[in-house]
Amino acid sequence: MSAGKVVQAAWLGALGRNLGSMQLQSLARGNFADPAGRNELVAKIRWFLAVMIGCYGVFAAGFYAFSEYGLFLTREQVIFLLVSVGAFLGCNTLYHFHYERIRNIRYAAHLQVLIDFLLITLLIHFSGGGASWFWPVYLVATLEAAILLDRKREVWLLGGIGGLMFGAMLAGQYLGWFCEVPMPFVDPQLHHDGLFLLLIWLWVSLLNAAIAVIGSFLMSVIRNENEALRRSERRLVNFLDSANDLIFSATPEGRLLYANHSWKSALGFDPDTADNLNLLDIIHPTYKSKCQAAFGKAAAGQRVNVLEGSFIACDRRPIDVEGNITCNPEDGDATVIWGICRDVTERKKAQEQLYHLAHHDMLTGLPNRLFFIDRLKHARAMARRGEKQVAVLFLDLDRFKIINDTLGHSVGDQLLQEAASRLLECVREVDTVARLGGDEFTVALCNVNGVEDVEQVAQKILKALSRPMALGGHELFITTSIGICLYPDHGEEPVELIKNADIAMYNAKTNGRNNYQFYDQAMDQEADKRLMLETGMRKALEREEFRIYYQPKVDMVSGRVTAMEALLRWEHPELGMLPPSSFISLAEETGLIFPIGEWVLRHACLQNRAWQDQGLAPVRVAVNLSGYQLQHKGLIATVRKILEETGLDPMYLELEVTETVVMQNPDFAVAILNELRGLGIHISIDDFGTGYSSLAHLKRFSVNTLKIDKSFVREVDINSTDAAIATAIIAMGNSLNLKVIAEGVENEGQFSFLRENKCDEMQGYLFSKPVPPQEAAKLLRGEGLKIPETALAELSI
Ligand SMILES: Nc1nc2c(ncn2[C@@H]2O[C@H](COP(=O)(O)O[C@H]3[C@@H](O)[C@H](n4cnc5c(=O)[nH]c(N)nc54)O[C@@H]3COP(=O)(O)O)[C@@H](O)[C@H]2O)c(=O)[nH]1
Repeated sequence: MSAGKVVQAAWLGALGRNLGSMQLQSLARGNFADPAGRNELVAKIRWFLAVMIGCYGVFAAGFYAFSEYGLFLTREQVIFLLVSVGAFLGCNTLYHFHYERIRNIRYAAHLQVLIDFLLITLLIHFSGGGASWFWPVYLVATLEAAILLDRKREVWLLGGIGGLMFGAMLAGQYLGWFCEVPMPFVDPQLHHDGLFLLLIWLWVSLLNAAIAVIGSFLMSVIRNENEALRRSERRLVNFLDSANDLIFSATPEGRLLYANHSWKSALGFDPDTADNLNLLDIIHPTYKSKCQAAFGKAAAGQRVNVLEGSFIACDRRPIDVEGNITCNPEDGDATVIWGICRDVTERKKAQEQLYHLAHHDMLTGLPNRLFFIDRLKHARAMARRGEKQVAVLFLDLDRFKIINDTLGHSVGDQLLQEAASRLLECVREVDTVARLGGDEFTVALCNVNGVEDVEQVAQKILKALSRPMALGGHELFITTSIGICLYPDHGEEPVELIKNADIAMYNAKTNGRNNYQFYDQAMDQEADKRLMLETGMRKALEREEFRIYYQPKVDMVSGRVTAMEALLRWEHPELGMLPPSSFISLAEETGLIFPIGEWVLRHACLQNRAWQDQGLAPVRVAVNLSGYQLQHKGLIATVRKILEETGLDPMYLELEVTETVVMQNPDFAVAILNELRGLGIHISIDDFGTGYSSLAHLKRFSVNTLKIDKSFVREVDINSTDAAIATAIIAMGNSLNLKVIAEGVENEGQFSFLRENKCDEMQGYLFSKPVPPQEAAKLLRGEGLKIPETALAELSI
């Protein structure tokens, strides 16, 4: 190949490459609606033109090289051509690398068109001047001006400059300013034919002017339409951005294409800045496969309604959503799916809270009855499968009502919370602790192997709850009564199991509280009986069914009766004479203890007054006070009123309060007992030894007597532990200057032991059983009081 052909081929190839690179760079810069888009279009046109010219150049150079004409470029022409091509390449390279800066230069587009005109003029010059076939390329450059420039006048001006450049080139050729390009197919005479050159110039200039006018007009129409379209798009985007719903579009594979403002602000991602953001990467793993399937379904043209899912936000927060996925086939782009969803995180939270509230106790956070039943069903199913048992424990805090009423609900609430957390400490994770309401708790123990397992937990609970609690500035002691029943032995259905455990719990209450009892069918009758008692007790006062029996307390030095303990009985029309153990706790539960207690106090005082009026030796009458009565606000006023009404001297009234009740809230008890002592009333601490009294506490109580509980007296003469306890209490009483009385003395062995150990007083069947008032009067007269023969001689009766 000759040197001329090589240069020709290189020129055409370089032109194509550069226009191609411009076209690629423009392609990456948006659409026709903005300047970058227009540049893109222009680049496309140039590319197309360059290819056309390149192809033509290659063919022409090839054909001519092998024709009779041979090479047609001189050395100077080649140099001139190379310099022009170099300038063109330089311009395009500059444009390629500095597009962003160039586009901000005010007249960059004008310059671009002018350079193009210049290059076209050169192309025409080197391809035959006035006879060249390339003059239509001017029209393309004018069209380029119409595309790139917004103002019509500027387009016209540039079109005119194009025409002038063509004219200048023709004039230069005519006048011989440039070296001639001897094109083989062009008659050299034409370059000097003024008329021909004038006509061709007129033709090209007018056509160029027409293209400038029509092109600028058409482009302004297109631009306006484009602007309108863009405005409408902006409105749509604004509308989508103003929506509270999360709107997005993505490919069926999940690549995010668009997201509205709500989506971006909820999730913290921006698809415009985060490249290749894939929805499937930010969908919660739980919902991933479901959403993937939904995308596929939507891409297949099916609408996916009410799809639930959860995104993971930029800051790893889960965002729960609910919405529709759709793919609009009408837009001809079936590969884009659209999602419109609502952020339901708050709603879900509220629902969860609602569920929690419906299934949990607000105060302790423990499951409530509804949830407990559910858990019990679950435990039952597990037990069935593993051939195990389920234990239901029903707990009722002993005398909780007293604390709640006396120290206020805030302390009561704290106590329940503390009890709840202690209960949780006693069971395993699979077990359930629930609060049914008030001071009632239930526990479901799963996979129980036998009674021993349950007993262990019950003991653990009794121990945990009996630990002192420091609440609201008070040191409180609480105990609990537990009823237990087992699945499947004691029932099938959860409700039945709870009911039976409740029945067993009542049994534990009547068995002295602070213990546990297993359900037994016989307890059902007791439950029925309790219901009967409860209904009957409300009318018993009106019907005067209550009786008071009296039991003497005997002084060990004088052998005389020092006091008569008033012990309540209920003469039930159907059940006969009932002991207090069968109805006192029920009276406490129902609140009937207050009118009944007041009735006992009044009648005991009246009776004592009557005995004194009969001329009998004055003794104290000892009345038992329930914990509820002790902590009742009106107690002092009631006692005062009754003493006034009956005319009994306070020194002949003794009030017995059990140690457990006193120790439950020692601070409160100290205040009340001191006030009662202040009235001149004798105070005894009943059942002493069972309630964890300490010397420190005892010193603060202004009491007169400690009454050793009969459980220590029963075997005091044969059991070394009981003997040690009894003697310790006697020693403690002596050191505190308190009288000590032993109750439940039934035989001479007990009597002798207690007398030898200097117990001040005694009470028990050995001397007399509790008797009706008439018989008690006889005892006061010294008739029927049984004093052991061995002691008679020593006693100063
Ligand atoms: N709040 C009120 N509580 C009351 C009232 N009346 C009684 N009670 C409480 O009931 C408890 C049981 O009383 P009761 O069934 O009458 O039993 C008393 C005696 O019968 C019994 N006792 C007496 N001596 C012996 C004996 O030698 N052996 C034996 N096994 N039992 C005996 O002890 C009970 C008296 O105990 P205490 O009160 O501790 O002295 C009774 O404990 C009261 O708490 C009431 O009006 N209100």
